[in-house]
Amino acid sequence: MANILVVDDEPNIRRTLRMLLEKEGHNVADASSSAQALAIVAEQHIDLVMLDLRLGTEDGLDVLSRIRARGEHPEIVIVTAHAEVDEAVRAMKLGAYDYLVKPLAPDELLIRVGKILEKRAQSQELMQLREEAARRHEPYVASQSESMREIMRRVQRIARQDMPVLITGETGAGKEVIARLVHRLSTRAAKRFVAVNSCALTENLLDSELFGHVRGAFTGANTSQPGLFQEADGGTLFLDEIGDITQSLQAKLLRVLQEGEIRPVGSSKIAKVNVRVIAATNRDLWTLSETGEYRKDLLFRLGVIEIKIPPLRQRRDDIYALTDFFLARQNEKIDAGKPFEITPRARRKLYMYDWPGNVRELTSVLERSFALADGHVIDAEDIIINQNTAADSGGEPPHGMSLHEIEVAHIRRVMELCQSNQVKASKLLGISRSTLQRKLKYLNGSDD
Ligand SMILES: Nc1ncnc2c1ncn2[C@@H]1O[C@H](COP(=O)(O)OP(=O)(O)OP(=O)(O)O)[C@@H](O)[C@H]1O
Repeated sequence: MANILVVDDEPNIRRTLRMLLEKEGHNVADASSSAQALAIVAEQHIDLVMLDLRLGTEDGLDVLSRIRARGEHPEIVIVTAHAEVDEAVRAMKLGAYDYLVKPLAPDELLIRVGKILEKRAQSQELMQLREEAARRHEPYVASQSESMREIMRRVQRIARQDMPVLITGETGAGKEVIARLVHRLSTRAAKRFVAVNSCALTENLLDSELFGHVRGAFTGANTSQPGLFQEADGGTLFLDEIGDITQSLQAKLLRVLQEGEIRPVGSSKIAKVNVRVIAATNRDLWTLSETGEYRKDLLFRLGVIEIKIPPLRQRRDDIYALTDFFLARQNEKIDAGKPFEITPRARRKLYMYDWPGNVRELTSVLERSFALADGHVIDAEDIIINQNTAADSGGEPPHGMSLHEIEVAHIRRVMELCQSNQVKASKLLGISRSTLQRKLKYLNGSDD
């Protein structure tokens, strides 16, 4: 049984179709104009629209494009009195499924409608299966190694304690994935998880992004804006790269953690928020706090619960689990054709590599292999690891490469890891952003 809308300006046709389809057990609505039709599609769940191409002075194709423009997805069958192939083809290009020519033979009509609905049910089932699979995997955390298993046990224990969490680990090691899992398992799961990368923004922007601003607080602040702390109210705020925030932001953050209070930029008023903060960093904040670069009082608050994620090379068993997971995820996307396989040789190659970019690097290497592989079998040769720097691999320095070449290759690699985010890349490289920009000119071949 389906919900069908008949759009036709001739009352006879509407009546006949309605009777015919209702006899088959469908729910049928009808409309004689485009306005009526659009209103029904907007209000009701419609599976199939049977659309006349001539609606008095109106053009049925307009109805079709307007339904699609609104992002509605019923199947659409064009009904036309004239066997106008050109128009029918245009209709199919605009997203119609099929077309029928009047006068309509009842048997044929019912068979065609039945087929369309069957196909729709199948594709909806497939979509549901995919969504379910995505939900099951989200957030999926591979944990075959003993160290990751221990982390998972800890996450289960601490998720419901409503305290800040500090997650440390190298870039790409899975800090955000763990943060999401903590949120999912916490009492705040029904509320929002808001993530912000602290070093992607300048100090002023980060300040107003986190705490909001009032109208006129700075040039361009034409309206008041709530900050991410307010957006995450009741939920969790994930602050990535927390090691890079300035002293004044450290002070503001301490205040939220201590008092649950924020003050939007340019405002004299204080607002209360109820947010669990999960912070992440790839830097050693305890050492930074010894030298005074990082506030100790803030670190004591943030680091009550600390989760240290080891680099992937120190928990190699996870490489297998992650490879299987990414393989399964890739194969779920395939409608027809053979699913991908990864040979034992290829798996060994993945296992042996040191993964300086951790899980993120493993994902992109696998994605590249799936995209470039000739057939469905991924062998060692199909695994292309960009092992072009000594610093990356931790192995023997490459022979015959000059220091300059190594530097260029390393910068390129770090830029790739940071997805071309210069602020992040310069932090990782330990140089200023302007120095990085100068060095990036090498990559464009304009070095001197
Ligand atoms: N254990 C894991 N299981 C499954 N996927 C993982 C795991 N760890 C990381 N990933 C995936 O690897 C990618 C990088 O992970 P994530 O963003 O959590 O790393 P990160 O440590 O927060 O990185 P950064 O320091 O650069 O912000 C993501 O696509 C994430 O889904």
